[in-house]
Amino acid sequence: MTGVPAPIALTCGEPAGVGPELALKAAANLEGRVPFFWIGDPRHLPRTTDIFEIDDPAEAMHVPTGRLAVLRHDFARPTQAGTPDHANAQGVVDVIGRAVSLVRSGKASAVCTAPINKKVLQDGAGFAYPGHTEFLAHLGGVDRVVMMLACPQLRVVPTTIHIALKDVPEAFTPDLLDATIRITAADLKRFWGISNPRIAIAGLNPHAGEGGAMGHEEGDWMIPLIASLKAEGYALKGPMPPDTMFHAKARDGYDVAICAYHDQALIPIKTIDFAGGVNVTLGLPFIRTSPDHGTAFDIAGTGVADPTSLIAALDMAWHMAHASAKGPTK
Ligand SMILES: NC(=O)c1ccc[n+]([C@@H]2O[C@H](COP(=O)([O-])OP(=O)(O)OC[C@H]3O[C@@H](n4cnc5c(N)ncnc54)[C@H](O)[C@@H]3O)[C@@H](O)[C@H]2O)c1
Ligand SMILES: N[C@H](C(=O)O)[C@H](O)COP(=O)(O)O
Repeated sequence: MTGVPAPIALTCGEPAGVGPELALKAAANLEGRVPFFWIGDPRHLPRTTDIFEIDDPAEAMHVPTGRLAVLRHDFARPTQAGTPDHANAQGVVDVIGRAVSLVRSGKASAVCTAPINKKVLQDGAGFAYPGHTEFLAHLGGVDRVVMMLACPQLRVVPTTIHIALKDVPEAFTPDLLDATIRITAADLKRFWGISNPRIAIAGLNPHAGEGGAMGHEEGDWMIPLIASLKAEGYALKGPMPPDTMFHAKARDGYDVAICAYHDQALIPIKTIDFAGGVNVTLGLPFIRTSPDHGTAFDIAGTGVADPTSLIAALDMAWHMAHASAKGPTK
């Protein structure tokens, strides 16, 4: 059928985490509504799994309802839920690379990444990136990308991501915030049809600096930068006091909140909707989403992991693939 995007490539993520069991739950729940295939080692799925092994991603468009389409990727070893094995670390990285190759070749319409454990990859495979986001920017050949977390009630962006809190003030620069605003606005228009997104900018400091009494970044450069971008036509407000910009009424006033650092952005969204949040990377030359949680070693293999975030990530990737296929918003 023309106009129907190619299936989504779902990476297996850390095989000792909740990724494999959640892939099965997502396939059963979606019942083919969102076509995807899982790239991984069948030995890492529960033994009783009745997999639908495919040789080509296109076969994932015709999977018997509820079954998981598997594009096999052999790993060094089987896995033990909750106990990562460094011998499998390179396989986790290779699967991400394979998924990106498939989406770049048009065989897949998007990449959805199951959770990885950064430390395991760094120790087991010399993984040189803080996480998927930076690795995918490298694979996509782009210098700057944006991490956005989204749920029905809120979209947030941390301008700085996986760095120590003590390093945030130095890393949080006018250039980085400028690029983050531009990338975020462009992709909200491209994928969600918001022609001029209302963007709330959180201050770095408590009370957005209290007029300089509690920090100087807002007065020194944030206020001038926001004024300059508003003059270009961006619909910006801020710098806002971070503690009063996430309650329900405040959220009605913007389409996305851009924050200074990881937890300033991720605490509110994971508090509002941990189960339904989605991590989406903006600014890539391909679509990428991910659940908003991690490998959850403490519950892996117990059967209690909630697939809602993975299902939401697959749904969002499918929405974005259709938006991309339709072409730019006028
Ligand atoms: N998308 C990703 O790849 C991603 C996202 C977040 C964290 N991580 C990585 O995962 C590892 C562990 O991170 P963490 O401990 O901060 O967060 P985590 O999300 O793995 O676990 C935090 C808590 O949430 C629970 N939880 C997580 N997912 C759940 C689910 N689907 N259903 C029910 N409960 C769930 C866990 O049991 C745990 O108690 C780290 O290496 C981190 O970097 C990866
Ligand atoms: N900060 C993300 C979250 O908490 O959801 C998570 O670490 C994933 O980051 P990557 O997608 O860069 O791996």
